[in-house]
Amino acid sequence: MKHANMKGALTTALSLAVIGILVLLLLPKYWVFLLTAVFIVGIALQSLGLVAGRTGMISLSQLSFAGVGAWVTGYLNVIDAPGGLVVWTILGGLAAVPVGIALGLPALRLRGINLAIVTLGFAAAFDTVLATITFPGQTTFTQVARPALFDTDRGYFVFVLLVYGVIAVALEFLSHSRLGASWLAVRHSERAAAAHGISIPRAKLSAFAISAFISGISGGLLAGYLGTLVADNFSMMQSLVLFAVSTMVGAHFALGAIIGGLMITLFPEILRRLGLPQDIGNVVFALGAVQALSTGETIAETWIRLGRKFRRTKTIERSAGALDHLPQKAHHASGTALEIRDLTVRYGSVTALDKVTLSVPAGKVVGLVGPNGAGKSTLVDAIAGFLARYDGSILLEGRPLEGLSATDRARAGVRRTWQTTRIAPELSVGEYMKLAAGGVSASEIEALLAWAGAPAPETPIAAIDAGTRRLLDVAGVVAARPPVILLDEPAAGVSYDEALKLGERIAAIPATFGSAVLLIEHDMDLVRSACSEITVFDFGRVIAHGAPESVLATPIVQKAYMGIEFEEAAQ
Ligand SMILES: Nc1ncnc2c1ncn2[C@@H]1O[C@H](COP(=O)(O)OP(=O)(O)OP(=O)(O)O)[C@@H](O)[C@H]1O
Repeated sequence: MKHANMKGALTTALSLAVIGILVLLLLPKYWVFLLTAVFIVGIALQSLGLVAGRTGMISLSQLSFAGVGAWVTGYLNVIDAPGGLVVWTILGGLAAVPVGIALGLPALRLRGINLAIVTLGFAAAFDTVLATITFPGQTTFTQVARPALFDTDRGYFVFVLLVYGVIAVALEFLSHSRLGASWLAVRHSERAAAAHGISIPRAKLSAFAISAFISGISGGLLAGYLGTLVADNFSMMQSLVLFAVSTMVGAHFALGAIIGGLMITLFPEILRRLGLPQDIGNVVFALGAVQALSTGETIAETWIRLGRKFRRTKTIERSAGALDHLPQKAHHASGTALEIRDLTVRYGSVTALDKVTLSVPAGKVVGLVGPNGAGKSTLVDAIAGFLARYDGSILLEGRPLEGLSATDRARAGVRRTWQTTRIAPELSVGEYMKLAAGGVSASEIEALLAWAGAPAPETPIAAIDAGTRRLLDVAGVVAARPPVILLDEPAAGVSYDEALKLGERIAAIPATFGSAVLLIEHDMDLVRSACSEITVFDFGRVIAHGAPESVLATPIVQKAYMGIEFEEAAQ
């Protein structure tokens, strides 16, 4: 995985170096000047790509952060602060961070249109403030000084390209880190991210903070580029245009950010030369955003997909990790790992669980079976902290879980899978494993994947089928080696042979990893092979409990679960 990061970073750096050399050698000064703006806008787009494209939050005030960075840069220039533009720009970026965090706070509760309104309101307010206080040096026409080494337009192009490269490479590394994976996981499913013990506030606020920092830097660079600035450079309208273009091009890809920068910079230039109104550009960007949203594919993704067509498609190979590299078995308390007492859950008039009492002993795999709608998934939701309220109590190794959020319960030692897989498809298998269990080494991840029959770490999730993703789900929760694992229909979509093997693997979880398992499953062969005891639910109540063969043979279970009448079962 480190290797993949390095490869991506090197590709980015080399591509930028080639672009830089070609631009400097082939293009006249005017075009070099214009292309400098492309990369400054590209940096602002990368910042928006992080918060919107990568983390799935709408930010319609991205250029307000750039405005903060530019204002601070301008002020440091006016007072002739030491360090020059490099230091001023970094300080400008840092000044934008608290603003980003302040704006990120509503994002902890708001989504979609509501978050859009809040950020748009902030952009409008910032517009007014900036117009009132004006930029430092605006009235006296004080030019922001460029670094001596990069003073000319060609020199400044190189400077901006270097900053663009540093940010693109840093984002490349960040996006492959656990933090980067948590952003994608949050975008894909906040509940699934919480089930891995990811702090949703931390993921969202860090995305806003880093994004504001990068946007602030783009503002500082713009100050050096234009010399003097006006509030209009960072208006609410400009932020909206940036959002539309980011949505259209896919600004969370380095390629998308450059395409977007080219569009925002060159389109007005082309329209100007054709004598057409500038507003046409905004209409085109809005239509492009609508097109990307309706097809679900941005321009960068289209290019990447077309590029893949020309490459040899790799066959998906199972991880070849050695099983003796599996992480060591965790030693949890003996006795009862999970205890549920008198659990009652109501959805309006529906009583999904009615005074359910059951326990999962340490070192055991307990099956939970029952017909559709019996309340099995509701039980998992209640244990893992995904229900707003329930009556009764749930104890993990004797400690009550009430009052703990889903993230806290995951961290305390309850890990779950979902009935339908919720793995972010943008991740690779290895990145998902790092997200699911921090602190496992590369060789342990390979071994865990081999144990589960899952593909090799570098395989993109998007390339693997739904059944294989279920195996990866199991590998992910097992990697954390918590006291309790809740598996919600792990064999759904898995082939019959693979389901049998999965049964053997699940049976081995307590001995291999030290976790007790509550297994929900409709596949009775799998249940028989994996569980030492089972509990049967019907209409939210426990109707039987005991060894699988004897419980499944009782008439009441056969009637409830398999629709066999008492009389037939008795014959
Ligand atoms: N969010 C909800 N709002 C209202 N009713 C719900 C909700 N979730 C579940 N229910 C109801 O609660 C009952 C239990 O549902 P649950 O999904 O827990 O059953 P299940 O045993 O997991 O079923 P399946 O095997 O089909 O997944 C059902 O009657 C279902 O319709």
